[in-house]
Amino acid sequence: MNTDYLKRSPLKQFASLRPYTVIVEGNIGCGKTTFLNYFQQFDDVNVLAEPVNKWRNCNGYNLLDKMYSDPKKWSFTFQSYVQLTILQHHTMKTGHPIKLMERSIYSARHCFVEQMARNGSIERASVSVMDEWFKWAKENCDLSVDLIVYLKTTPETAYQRMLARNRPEEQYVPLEYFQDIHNLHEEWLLQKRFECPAPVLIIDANLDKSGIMEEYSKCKAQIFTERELKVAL
Ligand SMILES: Nc1ncnc2c1ncn2[C@@H]1O[C@H](COP(=O)(O)OP(=O)(O)O)[C@@H](O)[C@H]1O
Ligand SMILES: Nc1nc2c(ncn2[C@H]2C[C@H](O)[C@@H](COP(=O)(O)O)O2)c(=O)[nH]1
Repeated sequence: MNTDYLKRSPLKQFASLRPYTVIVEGNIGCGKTTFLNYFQQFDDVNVLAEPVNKWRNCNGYNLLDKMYSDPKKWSFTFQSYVQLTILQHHTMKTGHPIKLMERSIYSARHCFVEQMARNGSIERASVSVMDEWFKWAKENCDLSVDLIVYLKTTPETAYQRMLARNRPEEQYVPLEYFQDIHNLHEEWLLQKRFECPAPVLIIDANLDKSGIMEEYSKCKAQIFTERELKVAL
């Protein structure tokens, strides 16, 4: 097989193919945005940060604040908008060979909605409506994922970093919520109790900012290599 094309910059000439899609998952405050910022330096990567600002201003309504302030009243509304805005990222066209998304429609359902259902913040009837939207989206949109990067921390580490980041809407979020979200990530990504759409690469995100850079670099190398191998197939 002629492999001369691998000597050129193969990532650019295949931009028209579905991009090699990576979702970055983990607890609130675990370091996803920081991880994405590292990848901003690479031309071949289209970085899609979580649309938190849309959730904080949906036609003037701060749905994130409403959800945290009154979960029983606002969880369904909030998750409905999360599902729409994340689906927009999944289906967004890009000329880049690699798409790197912060979170996904999968973690929204299997971690956050599941936590709300288990603690009674959202009625199971409402969950079933969201599941019907999710099923339709999977049947009618390409929600393919090639790799899941799991930034694994302890709940306590994530909680402390959330406090340090000091986002107003999150000021009263308890540690117990972080423990719930952590456990659901473990159930999903390690125990495979829910649909897991791609292989999982675990990064020890408890490492501090200097120590974790080597992990970022190794992860970058793996993503770029796997993208080229996918194209070669
Ligand atoms: N490896 C790390 N060590 C220490 N602090 C970190 C690390 N990664 C991120 N932080 C800090 O923790 C806070 C949350 O990080 P962020 O990237 O916003 O997390 P996420 O996007 O997962 O919510 C920020 O203040 C950030 O500077
Ligand atoms: N209830 C939900 N909350 C969500 C979801 N996705 C993100 N979030 C919250 C968690 C944070 O307060 C904020 C941003 O998340 P970070 O992890 O980037 O800090 O939004 C969701 O699907 N449901």
